[in-house]
Amino acid sequence: MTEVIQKTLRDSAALRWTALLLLALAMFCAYIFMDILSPIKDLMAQAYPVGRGWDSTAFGTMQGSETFLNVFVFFLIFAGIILDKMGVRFTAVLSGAVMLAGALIKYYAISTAFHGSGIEVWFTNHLNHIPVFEQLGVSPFYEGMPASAKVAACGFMIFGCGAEMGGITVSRGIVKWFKGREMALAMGSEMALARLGVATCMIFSPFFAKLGGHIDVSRSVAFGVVLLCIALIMFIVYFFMDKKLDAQTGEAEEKDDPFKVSDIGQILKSSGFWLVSLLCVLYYSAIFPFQKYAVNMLQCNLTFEPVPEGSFWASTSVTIIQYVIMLIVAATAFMFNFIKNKPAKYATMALSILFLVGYCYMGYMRQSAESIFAVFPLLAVGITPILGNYVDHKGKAASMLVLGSLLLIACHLTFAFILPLFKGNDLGGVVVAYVTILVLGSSFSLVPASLWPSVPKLVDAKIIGSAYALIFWIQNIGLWLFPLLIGKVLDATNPGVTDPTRLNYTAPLLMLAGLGVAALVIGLILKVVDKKKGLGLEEPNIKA
Ligand SMILES: NCCCC[C@H](N)C(=O)NCC(=O)O
Repeated sequence: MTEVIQKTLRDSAALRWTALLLLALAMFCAYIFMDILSPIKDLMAQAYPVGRGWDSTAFGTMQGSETFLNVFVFFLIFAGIILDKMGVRFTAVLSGAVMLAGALIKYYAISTAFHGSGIEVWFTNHLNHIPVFEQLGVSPFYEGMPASAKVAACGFMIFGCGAEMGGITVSRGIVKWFKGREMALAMGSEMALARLGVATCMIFSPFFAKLGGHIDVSRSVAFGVVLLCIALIMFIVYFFMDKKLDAQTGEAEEKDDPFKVSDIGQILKSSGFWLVSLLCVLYYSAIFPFQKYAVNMLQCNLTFEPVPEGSFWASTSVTIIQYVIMLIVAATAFMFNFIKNKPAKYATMALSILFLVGYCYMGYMRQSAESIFAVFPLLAVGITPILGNYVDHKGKAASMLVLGSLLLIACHLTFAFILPLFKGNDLGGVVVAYVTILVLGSSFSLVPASLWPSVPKLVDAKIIGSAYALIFWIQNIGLWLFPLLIGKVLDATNPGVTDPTRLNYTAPLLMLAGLGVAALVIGLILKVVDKKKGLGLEEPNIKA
């Protein structure tokens, strides 16, 4: 008798990688929107009609608002419950719709239609104090915050709910399609595309704001909104693939690891969990909030010669060429991970480095802070999967967390004290900036590659979903607080500075280096606890 083996969509490599591509492209678009205003802080500071008159405090409060509802209304926890109850495909489409709704509000706030409207007048006079939050000692707005920043913050809060919900949903979707197959590779690829999203944002947000020689900051946000429409379409297409898969397998959606409040007590008893969560919030608070100010920090610490209008380096086509080169760097660095043949592997690496040098040269010639900072996530695209593989086979996760924190401290101190010494030295400053950004990029590969795979070693497998939700919640506190603090510290340490490209960034950078020192201390304690309690953090994930 011949046995008929029923093949499902996920048994086909092409189809399961298509499912991944849909999810990863949606997150690529989400990561672009997360930082859409970050590279144009200087423009946002200028008065209307060029900018919207946002000082550093307004900018930081708006940037931090992304995680406000996740933290203070516990939306992240609700998102976990929605995911458990409604499944991956429903939550994916919901997260896409929520992100788009929030993005449209943010677009309206920045658009010219908002300026002078009744809504602007209302927001100028209201919402300075929200009693329920003030009782908690926090507030999403403050007296005197520009109305456009308040409304943009409302939209960004809604977007942030969708983005974090999308993040956890995509991870669960990858598990659904790749369990027992190339799961780590799939997760690494999704993360790599997200990092490329940040680099894309750094290049194209200022490009659209300045397109045609006429500055319009709302064009950058419009670009992000269009991408979020594409993200929603990706999630909808995924919805139908996922539905077909369930019809084939006859399964209801997998609902393992549902979040339960009763899990919290068990998780919080683990000292290892606390140390990893603390390290996570400290480390990520020195990275993602920094990302929101980094372009402006470079504008303030480097001397950029204006590139003459009409020259090749000022043209639109050079932006496109530079972006294509970036894509080649990312693709070759990523491919390096999968090539087994040694000569081909090293040839790919050499090609990647060659194109990276070409990219850096163009960034220098264009005298553009945004294209200099865009190399930051590029290293992570290539290195994170290599390091993930190292942790899988050799271990040393705790040591990598310590090394990542050390590099973080060194980089923020270099930005604070060494980079300003090169002010006026055009080439020297750019070289120091590139090297420091690349080292920071490798730190940003070390920590995620070792931190996230360590969590399953600290808590029971059946409460792992709740543990990740809790870590994200703790991390979001830092991602809310630090953009805001950087803005406040900048305003406090730069009284009377009206030119947004002449701010002194020493104090905020010292604060970020301080976060690195705290992360380093926690990392060292983690190493001791790991040894004492045998948590296995230095052990490989895959035992031969
Ligand atoms: N602007 C928010 C960034 C997303 C944070 C997210 N919770 C996260 O940790 N993602 C993992 C990563 O390494 O990007």
